[in-house]
Amino acid sequence: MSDLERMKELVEQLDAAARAYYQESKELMSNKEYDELYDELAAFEKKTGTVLAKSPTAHAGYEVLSALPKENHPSPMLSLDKTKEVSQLQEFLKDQTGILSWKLDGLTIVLTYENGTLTKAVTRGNGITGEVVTQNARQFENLPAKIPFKGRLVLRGEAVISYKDFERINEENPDADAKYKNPRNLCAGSVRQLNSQVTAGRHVQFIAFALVSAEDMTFNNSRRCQFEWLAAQGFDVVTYRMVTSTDLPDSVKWFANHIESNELPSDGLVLLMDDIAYGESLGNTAKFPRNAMAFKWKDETAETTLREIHWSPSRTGLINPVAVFDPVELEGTTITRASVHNVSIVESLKLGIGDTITVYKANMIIPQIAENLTQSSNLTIPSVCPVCGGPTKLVTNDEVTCLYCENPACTAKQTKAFELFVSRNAMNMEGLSEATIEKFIDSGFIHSFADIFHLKEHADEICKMDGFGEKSCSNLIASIDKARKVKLPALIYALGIPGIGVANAKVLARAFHQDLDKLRAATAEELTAVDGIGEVMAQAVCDYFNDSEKMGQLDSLLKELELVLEENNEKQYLENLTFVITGSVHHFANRNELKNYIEKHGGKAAGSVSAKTSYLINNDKESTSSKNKKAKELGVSILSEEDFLDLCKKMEAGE
Ligand SMILES: NC(=O)c1ccc[n+]([C@@H]2O[C@H](COP(=O)([O-])OP(=O)(O)OC[C@H]3O[C@@H](n4cnc5c(N)ncnc54)[C@H](O)[C@@H]3O)[C@@H](O)[C@H]2O)c1
Ligand SMILES: [Zn+2]
Repeated sequence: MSDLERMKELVEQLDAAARAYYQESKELMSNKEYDELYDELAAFEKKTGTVLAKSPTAHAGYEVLSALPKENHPSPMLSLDKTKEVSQLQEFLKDQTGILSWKLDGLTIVLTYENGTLTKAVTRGNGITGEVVTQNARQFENLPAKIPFKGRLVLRGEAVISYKDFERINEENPDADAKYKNPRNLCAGSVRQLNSQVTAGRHVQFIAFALVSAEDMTFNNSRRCQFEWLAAQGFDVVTYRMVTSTDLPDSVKWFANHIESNELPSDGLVLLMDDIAYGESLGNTAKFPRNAMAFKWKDETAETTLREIHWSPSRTGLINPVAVFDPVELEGTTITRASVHNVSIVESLKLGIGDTITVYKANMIIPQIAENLTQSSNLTIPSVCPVCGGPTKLVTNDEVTCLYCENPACTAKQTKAFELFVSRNAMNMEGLSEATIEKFIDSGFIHSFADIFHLKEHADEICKMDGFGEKSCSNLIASIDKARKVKLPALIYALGIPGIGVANAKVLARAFHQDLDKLRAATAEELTAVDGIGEVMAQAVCDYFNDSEKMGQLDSLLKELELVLEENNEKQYLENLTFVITGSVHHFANRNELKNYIEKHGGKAAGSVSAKTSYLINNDKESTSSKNKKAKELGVSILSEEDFLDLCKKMEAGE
């Protein structure tokens, strides 16, 4: 193959991967593989002096495709030049003072604050154009709602999800594991959302790493001063250390030693010049700013032998492949297992028992297979479920093939279903671990959710079980009784409908006005009309509520429960007011958000203008729409969003 042919091949592969990565938050290859192919391409470009038009070395990111509103960045948001050598960092820093920080692995966001409050949040997108996600950013867990500085402030940072929250979310929704392989994917999926309630359920954090501008402030020409000032304003600033080229190696080591204990995912380090003016005087290349450089860890890889693929079934029937190999030592820990995520990856790696594979820890944390050196492809995908022996089925969705157990009575599904049912965000019962649930299933105490509420009938036997005594048994029964009072979102989540996690359960409860019967009767069309509920989820909800066996069980369960309405602590200052909304909105993410806001504060949102309408909300007051005409006929005032917000302020203040 000629150099040029290989270059074309590399550009094709990298381009397809980048498109999937940036547009769909999906990975066609690992970052390690991407970076290796990228380096190979860059070397050819240097050798031949040719750069093909579509080459990823010539442009950053990818055109953004989503239903979110777009906005151009005032100046392009560039990538960072990368190295794996500490010596290159030293050369870059020369005699300057630098700031070394984690390179956080999430989604980059630019925030604007005006008059002390957040007015805009935009994603990096392709560096030129980003997506406006202001409403979603308001849901970031640690974002200050008000800051003391009243001038215009623009800052950049990374939206991230901690490893702990990532694992919890994957446990709650096992299908997500096949979809979101790492916190970065999940975070991108959570922030690039039309429905900000989904973002709210995902515990996204914002970590600041750059101050772009702050009206009339100079910060002694020091990035460090900017960081300290941002922290004083209430932002969480990325963990950093001041460095000179002499102590750089020690600081790099310090970060290496703290990877294990770092709760936030990172994919390397960033070295930034402290001297602002000097850094800016260095300028930019087409792709990189010259005042900073990224450092990537050399992934330590080790060779080992694949002994087994452990097929691990989950609540939804998804069976996850996990590679089990001879123990190897990597970055100080011994590893023996790595998730292979799905059948497509098993196949693309051509895995077979006895194969020699290389493994590494992605970002020094998550064990992964890098390469299969022997590629014997001798694996058979199990035709029966390893837990219940029922038939399995391969399902392909979005080019990803997964294995499922089809048996509705699978014990794995049952145990996991009960586990979810009793978990904290669902029915919140204490004392029912996975092992206990298994024992109760084996003893024939529980077949359906309702049976849990009759466990006290077996109290005598439970007291005698291993690990139980009188006290723990009565505690268990008390905690079960306490759980009878439940809010609708928690109940919906507890049912374990595929794809319906905590956040989506809330979305559904709210969309159907906290009325379970309405939700049960909803058609797929009505469900997809709910913001944030896609076709797949809508179908899953419909299938669930149309399953007569499941409905029989749900009815028995409801006899044990008392549904309590969700408390609303918001002031009900819009009580007795009815609004109709028409036309596009810009302050709220969409009309539905505005509707939710009205309802949360006690108001009503109606579909058409009538004598009962208090106000029509339309930013275009001169519009000749039928609603505007009707409002004018009936003497109903027309408010812009700003007028509406002013009204809210006045009502809240009791004016
Ligand atoms: N797996 C795939 O298919 C695939 C495809 C495309 C890209 N990628 C990955 O993406 C990388 C390239 O990504 P990129 O060009 O979007 O970004 P980059 O790797 O060049 O990272 C630069 C960005 O990191 C962010 N950042 C995080 N923490 C920071 C800190 N403390 N200080 C300053 N900036 C910080 C900033 O937004 C900055 O713009 C590749 O190396 C590859 O690993 C993977
Ligand atoms: Zn099974």
